[in-house]
Amino acid sequence: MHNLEKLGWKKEYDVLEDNVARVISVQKNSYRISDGDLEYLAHLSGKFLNESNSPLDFPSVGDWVEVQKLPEENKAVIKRVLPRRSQFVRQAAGNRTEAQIVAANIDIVFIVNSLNHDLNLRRIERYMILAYESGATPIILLTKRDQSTIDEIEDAIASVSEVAIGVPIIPISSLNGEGIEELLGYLSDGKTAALLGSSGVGKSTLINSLLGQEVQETKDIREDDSKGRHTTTHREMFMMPNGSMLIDTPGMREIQLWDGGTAIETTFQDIELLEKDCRFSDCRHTTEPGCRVQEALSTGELSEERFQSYLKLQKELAYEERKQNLKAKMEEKNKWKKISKQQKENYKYRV
Ligand SMILES: Nc1nc2c(ncn2[C@@H]2O[C@H](COP(=O)(O)OP(=O)(O)OP(=O)(O)O)[C@@H](O)[C@H]2O)c(=O)[nH]1
Ligand SMILES: [Zn+2]
Repeated sequence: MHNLEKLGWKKEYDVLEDNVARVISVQKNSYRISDGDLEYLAHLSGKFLNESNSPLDFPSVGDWVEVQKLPEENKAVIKRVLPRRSQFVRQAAGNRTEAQIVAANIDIVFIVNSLNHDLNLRRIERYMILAYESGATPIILLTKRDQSTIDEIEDAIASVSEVAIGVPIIPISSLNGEGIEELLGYLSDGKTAALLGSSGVGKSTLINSLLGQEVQETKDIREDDSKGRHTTTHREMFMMPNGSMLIDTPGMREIQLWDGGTAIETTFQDIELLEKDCRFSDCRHTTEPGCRVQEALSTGELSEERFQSYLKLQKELAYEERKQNLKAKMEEKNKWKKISKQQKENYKYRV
């Protein structure tokens, strides 16, 4: 097996394999990359910096990059980011309309919930939209099954399956290993998986058990950067004994909805189906006659909570979209302002 394949390389790009590496962590002005054999400290090439004008152009964890390895030991220059199969986008801190890539090329998103806390179905819906939005496949994990009875586990699976339509649901225990075999079944041949879930549901414990060793302690290393300041750097991508990659980046836990039009349709496919049967194609599902959604709500076929959650997420996305449009408009306006100012200047010199 070529070393790159260990990192999930699928040979889908027209780049010499010797010049390919995967980003395993992003630091302030540098990147840690790996070619499956060695790790390198990498910087962006001048050409790259000149030609990139959006934060989305820059490498993130999980990206495949074309590099030039330097004769200097374990150093490299990143020349370009290879096309992404999937990407997790979030709004940059402080600038809510600026997008930023949190992780790329993720095949599977594990949505992690604990069986011994109240299952938050609304949060599962939100995470499902995020997963679909990114282009990855969601899988639901119900952790700490060693602390639950069979009845509790079955009840939980039943209620989760109503909101996670067609999504695998796996009850697991990181303590006694139950369900881990089934989980690994989804992670064959160099797949890359990421974890989404609230604090305390057992993500770190699961990672440790999947990696078969304690990695948490080695996660946070303080390093001096060139300016003598301390920056906390940490590993964000781990290779499992079976060759799959696991991404656990803090950024994953803060992502908001961004652009989930079709993701919402997939997540709420039951409601989308009902809507098709409303008498009016522009039905708003309030007081219209022949509203299939209202009918399903009255018979209990569709729960009021799920419908409200659907409306709320739709509203949130519409708000994001308006904001992004407004930003685009402002930028356009500023561009024209500049151009017309320039024209006035030109005119001044002509007379
Ligand atoms: N009984 C049982 N306890 C578990 C299991 N997995 C995790 N725990 C416990 O749950 C607590 C929280 O687990 P963590 O792995 O730290 O949770 P986390 O999701 O990583 O939390 P953050 O790091 O805050 O995001 C710890 O006390 C774990 O020992 C499990 O499968 N069974
Ligand atoms: Zn309707």
